[in-house]
Amino acid sequence: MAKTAKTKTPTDVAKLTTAQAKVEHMRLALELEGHDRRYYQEDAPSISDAEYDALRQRFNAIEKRFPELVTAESPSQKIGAAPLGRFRKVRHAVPMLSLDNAFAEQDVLDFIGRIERFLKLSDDKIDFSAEPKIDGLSMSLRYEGGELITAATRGDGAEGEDVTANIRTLEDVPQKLKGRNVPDVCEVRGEVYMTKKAFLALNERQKAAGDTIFANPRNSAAGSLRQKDPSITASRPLGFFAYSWGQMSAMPEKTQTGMIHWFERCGFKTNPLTKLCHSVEHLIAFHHQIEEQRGELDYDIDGVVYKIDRIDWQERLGFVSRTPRWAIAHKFPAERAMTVLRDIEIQVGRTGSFTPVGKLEPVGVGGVIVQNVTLHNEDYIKGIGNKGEVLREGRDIRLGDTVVIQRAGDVIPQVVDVVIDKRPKDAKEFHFPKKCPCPLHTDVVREETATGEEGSRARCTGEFACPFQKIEHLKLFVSRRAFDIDGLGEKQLQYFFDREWVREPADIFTLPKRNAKLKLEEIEGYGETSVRNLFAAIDSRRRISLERFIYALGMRHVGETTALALARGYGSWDAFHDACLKVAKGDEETIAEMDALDQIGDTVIKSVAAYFGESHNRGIVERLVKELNEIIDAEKPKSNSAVAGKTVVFTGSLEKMTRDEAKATAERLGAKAAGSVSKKTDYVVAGPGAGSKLAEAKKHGVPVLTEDEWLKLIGE
Ligand SMILES: NC(=O)c1ccc[n+]([C@@H]2O[C@H](COP(=O)([O-])OP(=O)(O)OC[C@H]3O[C@@H](n4cnc5c(N)ncnc54)[C@H](O)[C@@H]3O)[C@@H](O)[C@H]2O)c1
Ligand SMILES: [Zn+2]
Repeated sequence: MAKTAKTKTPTDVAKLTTAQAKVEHMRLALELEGHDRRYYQEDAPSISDAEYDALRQRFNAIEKRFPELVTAESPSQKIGAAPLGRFRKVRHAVPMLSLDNAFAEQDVLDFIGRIERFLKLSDDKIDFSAEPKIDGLSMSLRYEGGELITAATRGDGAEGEDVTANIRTLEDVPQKLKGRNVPDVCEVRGEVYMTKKAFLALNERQKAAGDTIFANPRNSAAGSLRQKDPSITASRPLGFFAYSWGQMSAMPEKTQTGMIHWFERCGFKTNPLTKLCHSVEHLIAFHHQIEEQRGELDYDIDGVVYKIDRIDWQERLGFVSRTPRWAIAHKFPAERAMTVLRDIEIQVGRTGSFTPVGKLEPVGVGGVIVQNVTLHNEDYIKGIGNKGEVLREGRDIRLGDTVVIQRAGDVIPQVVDVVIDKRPKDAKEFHFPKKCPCPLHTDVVREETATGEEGSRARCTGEFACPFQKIEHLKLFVSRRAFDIDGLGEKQLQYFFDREWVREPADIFTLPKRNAKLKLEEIEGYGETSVRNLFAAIDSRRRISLERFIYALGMRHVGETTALALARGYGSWDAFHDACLKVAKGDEETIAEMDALDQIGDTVIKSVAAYFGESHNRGIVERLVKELNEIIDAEKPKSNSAVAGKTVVFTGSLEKMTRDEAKATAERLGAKAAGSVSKKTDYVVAGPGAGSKLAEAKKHGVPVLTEDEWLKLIGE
């Protein structure tokens, strides 16, 4: 077979041009956004954590070199995902953050170096609290007058879900804090987890009852906690370790480890392996020791966390967008096992892209039974273009091969090596299908990458004619982040689709009209009330925000972030629709306008053009719009600080704060702190010793402020 693949190793970030960086940044943002949604909201990730971490590392490296690409919508600025509608929302008094990751020892050294510079320390000794990183879900417990009043999940860090009733069923969570002189308001934070044993037992029961099988203890803990019925949570053995805090009306202790002991005195369990460390060597030794113990522990951990012990230093260090500066997670390498690959199946996604899934002889990896692996794409199976980043270099994968699989606390593990010695004589090469498995047997082409090159993924060209793509598109259409139609889940949708009652989005809105004939209430498991509720839910969505609407159209490369950027860029549906039609006709001026929008580039424009260039799609959109009452105009982002939305560059030495602190403050107020001056810069804040940036500012006519003038401007 001709080997046309040209998958290259990615260019070194240090060598990217600004234009290349922009394109790749956008592509990675879209990709990460999708993974975050699948991981945090749907509990169904499609790649391994290790792969995800690699994508994120590259993304961060690009933003570090090209700070002008950072926007408020960037995945680097976000935590988890917004809560779903199922529970009441709780706004966290103090945001719940994520953690920065270290993979190599050098990352740990860099972390400590940054802290020393930030705090301007010379010989002061830094103590650390070293703690296992429990693979569960974080929880914030609010006590007032010593009584538990609310329990909330992390959500997107700012708002979580109210799971108080469920949390009350956990033995490890005291209803009332022990001890005298408990501060009036205490938010105790920590990790809810399920033991490996409980997880395996639960899955046995689920299997026997024909219920959902959980992929790992983390998922099963999350699933068990987010139950509508607290008695189900009560029947699931969940544990809780306290390790952190949110709002506190008074601080009972001065150090992290002191707080941990205080939590114990209040009646909490804390992790017994937590240790006070005095040096880097100490931290690394702790990492090795815990990694060795990992397999014997009764719960899953995916690394260790190092935290500055002194709380006054933690406060000075503060945080950078989504992670504290005073803590880091030092991750463990992934877990591996060997098994036989029996078969390969092709899954067709919403955009028609094919994902080959390897069917394995079931094998246990780190307490989880694995039967499926992602094989990514055609080239991966053929061992082409892979420089050994994931799959060992020079290996192709055949049916019957013994493979080494790896999982990193995730759902879909991957093949990292093939044991050639064990390859049977009759091992068969896998021939990637040339036709889609759909009844239309449409042709398959190789998908284009964001840079317009031929990619390694195959795609069915049937678009909406391909039933796989149609149903996947409809699923996206009704999903939480799109039209979010209550009572119309994937199961119901499939049912309607199979009967041809719903073949395109507009059909959903005509269901009520057609029901005299369809008689949905006669379907088993439906009944009059649920049909009435469904129709009410459908009617309530005849008014929809522009960004949701754009996202729901399901254009390729237009995820939520891009949809929002488009919505904000055009303001109204009419303006956007008009632009799309012109873009599809190749109108240069409109294309240039779209290109000038924040976060929008070539890939999106091509995709918009392809979508609206297709009369079939225009018809779908037209029929859908007819069924709606209003597409709500998008709002421009607003904030009340004078510097919100402004770009500022700090240069020279500042006297009242370090430059990092200054940048952090600016970002907190909604400004963008950039590294270099351009005509887009709004202010340059210059201290003594400012050099070329001052000259640049003069050249572009950018106002130059002193440190004091800046402080006055931001009202400090
Ligand atoms: N596979 C995918 O598609 C996918 C998608 C998104 C995220 N992920 C994975 O999720 C992780 C990122 O998620 P994240 O943003 O929640 O960050 P994180 O899980 O890496 O770290 C933050 C969390 O660690 C937990 N934690 C456990 N023990 C702790 C301790 N002793 N002290 C402090 N915190 C402790 C807390 O719950 C905290 O919220 C990564 O491992 C990533 O690979 C995977
Ligand atoms: Zn098809």
